[in-house]
Amino acid sequence: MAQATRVFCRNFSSSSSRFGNIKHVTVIGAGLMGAGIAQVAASTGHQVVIVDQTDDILSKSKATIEKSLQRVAGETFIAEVMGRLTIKTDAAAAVKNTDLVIEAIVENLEVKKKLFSSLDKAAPKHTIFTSNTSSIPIKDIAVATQRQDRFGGLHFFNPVPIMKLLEVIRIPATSDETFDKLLGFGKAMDKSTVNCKDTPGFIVNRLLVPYMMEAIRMVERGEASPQDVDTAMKLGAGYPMGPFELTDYVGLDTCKFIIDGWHKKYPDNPLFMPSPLLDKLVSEGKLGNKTGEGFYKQKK
Ligand SMILES: CCCCCCCC(=O)CC(=O)SCCNC(=O)CCNC(=O)[C@H](O)C(C)(C)COP(=O)(O)OP(=O)(O)OC[C@H]1O[C@@H](n2cnc3c(N)ncnc32)[C@H](O)[C@@H]1OP(=O)(O)O
Ligand SMILES: NC(=O)C1=CN([C@@H]2O[C@H](COP(=O)(O)OP(=O)(O)OC[C@H]3O[C@@H](n4cnc5c(N)ncnc54)[C@H](O)[C@@H]3O)[C@@H](O)[C@H]2O)C=CC1
Repeated sequence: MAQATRVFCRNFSSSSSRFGNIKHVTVIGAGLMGAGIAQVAASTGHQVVIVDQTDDILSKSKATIEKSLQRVAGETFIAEVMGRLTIKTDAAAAVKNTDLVIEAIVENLEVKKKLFSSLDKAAPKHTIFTSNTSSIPIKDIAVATQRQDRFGGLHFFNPVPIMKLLEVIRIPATSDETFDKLLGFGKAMDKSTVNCKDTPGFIVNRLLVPYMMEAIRMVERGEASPQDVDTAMKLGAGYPMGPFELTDYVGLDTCKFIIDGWHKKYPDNPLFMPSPLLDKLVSEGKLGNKTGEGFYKQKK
């Protein structure tokens, strides 16, 4: 069993002191990232509530988590983890007793602000708010609340159960106490943390997004096929996935949200130019693995 998986299966009791003050976590958004974050939080002993818009989405998300756990864990551990997970459609009710909110909903500033503004009224004073945004400045989201000192970014990587990194982001208003608690939470989740400022894309995406967009532009210019670019980057640069496999894995809609947002904010930066090919695929509903087709057709 791989090292990452071994760590992931370790048994944690919720009474352990490893948590600091964060015992109860609310994950908002039960999609690709929310499901992974909830899985790891519950696997490391936290009580977790997952929130999404419908019961149907939430049931599918719980099934995804169970299936993911079955790849690496036995029945007893899975039962314990699933026992620590509850689902709710009412976000305001979910945060009433929570220590930490991790938001992983659609990559849209206005939608995120609306959510946090309503949560701010419902959550206890001590509750820390965080966003898992890939590209939106944390401070632009935090202004929707009256608790900017208890606001930060927790940027996880996909697939969350396997990727070891957690970027912990502070805005100027984030208090030292909040930042320390977020770093402690990252350790409790068995992630390796890096400290990030609230700059576009933090560390990883500031480098990854221009690379992936340039790969798409190479194909647009007719210089290489997606298959050859992927083969080249895997065998020539040692990447586990090529940029087109990774775009399908991340979701083409999420990639488009990111690049459109940055282009709007920094229209003169050539690295952040939108791509007609990406736009076309998204308009056709080809969003990658989540819809069965993106740059590639996924095997059924
Ligand atoms: C244009 C704009 C773009 C912007 C993008 C922005 C997005 C963001 O904001 C930030 C991001 O997340 S970027 C994405 C970062 N992720 C990557 O780069 C993933 C790259 N791929 C990989 O590492 C491997 O292919 C991967 C790990 C995925 C799979 O590896 P393998 O092919 O070796 O897979 P397996 O052999 O199936 O699995 C290896 C071991 O891991 C276990 N496992 C896999 N999935 C699991 C899961 N979901 N839950 C639990 N365990 C899991 C699997 O069982 C296996 O374990 P062992 O058999 O014990 O080794
Ligand atoms: N896809 C990726 O590889 C990564 C994505 N992210 C970020 O994580 C966030 C989520 O991305 P994904 O999980 O990929 O998206 P997704 O599309 O898989 O899931 C988003 C979920 O949020 C739900 N949702 C939307 N509005 C909501 C609301 N107001 N209240 C409750 N639920 C709501 C949707 O129903 C959906 O289930 C985005 O901000 C994205 O930029 C961060 C790291 C990696």
